Amino acid sequence: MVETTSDALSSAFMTDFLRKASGTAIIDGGLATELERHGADLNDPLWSAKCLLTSPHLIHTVHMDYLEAGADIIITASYQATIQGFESKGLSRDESESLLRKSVEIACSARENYYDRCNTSISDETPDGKILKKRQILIAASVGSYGAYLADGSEYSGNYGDNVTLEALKEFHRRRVKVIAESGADLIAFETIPNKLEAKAYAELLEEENISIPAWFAFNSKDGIHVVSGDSYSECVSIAESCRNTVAVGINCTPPRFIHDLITSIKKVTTKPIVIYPNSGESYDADLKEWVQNTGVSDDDFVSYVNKWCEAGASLVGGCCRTTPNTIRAIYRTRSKR
Ligand code: MET
Ligand SMILES: [Zn+2]
Repeated sequence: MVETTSDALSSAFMTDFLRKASGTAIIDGGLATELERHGADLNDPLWSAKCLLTSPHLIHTVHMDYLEAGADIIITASYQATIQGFESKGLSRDESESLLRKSVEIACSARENYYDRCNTSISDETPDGKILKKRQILIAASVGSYGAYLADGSEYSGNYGDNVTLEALKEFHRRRVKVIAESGADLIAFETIPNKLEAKAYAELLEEENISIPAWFAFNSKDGIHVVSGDSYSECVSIAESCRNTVAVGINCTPPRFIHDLITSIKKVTTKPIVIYPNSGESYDADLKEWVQNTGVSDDDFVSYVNKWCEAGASLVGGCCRTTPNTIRAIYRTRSKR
């Protein structure tokens, strides 16, 4: 297949980045759960995006913690930041759009501060284990699914009902995706995509709006075979595969035990780099809006999986909900040992 210029640009972008990262790029870990650990109360329809309003300094701190744990890619606090969500809090359209941009500005400023620290540090690692190694760092602007905006756990069921059409989803995301694409981020991270319809909506939007930055598509699964709605995982991956902006496709916020089989099925339908950032394996109680304790894997177990995922074909690896800077530091160590 002959690539168009734009395809070629997108794939060169990720290929170059991965080469510089010695084949595996490390993504950060859970943002929302880490904000909570720092004392933020996220019991709100805006979830982590609430901190854009109330405590942006905490978002900066968490980004910095992940960079110092060895992350090459940090994901912005815009997962549940939507114009509609901010407007229902009484904010104006302009204020809402500024908050979307602000999520990227905070990540960019954390990256700048981090580079300053690297420049003044005498070694790549401090005695207390902080990684201060100058390297290329990417900012991935998060776009959470429509279900995340609903804040009723439906990004884990993928069931939006018959009234939610492809057009409705496109209209829901259109302006948000445009603002985010023009905010200075290096790429868009479509995260926790629960069904085929939403993948299609994103792919069409990128095309219709002529979005010029790259994107990754990360789906979630609760059986290791399908995406959470029950739609075929390969069909979802194929939608991402056919989109010219796509630089990686994979899985997020899914228990580690399902990942290996999912990588095997992704490989059959994509030539793009595979992105994997599972949750800790703990289960989420959508009614209580809390994670059920002690049902997950330890950082050591998580890390023992990571090398197997990379052998199976993953090239971008990190963590999602309930993973922490310690998880990411452990991934960094195991990958740099090779
Ligand atoms: N990037 C988001 C976060 O870490 C993904 C959440 S998945 C429910 O908070
Ligand atoms: Zn998650």
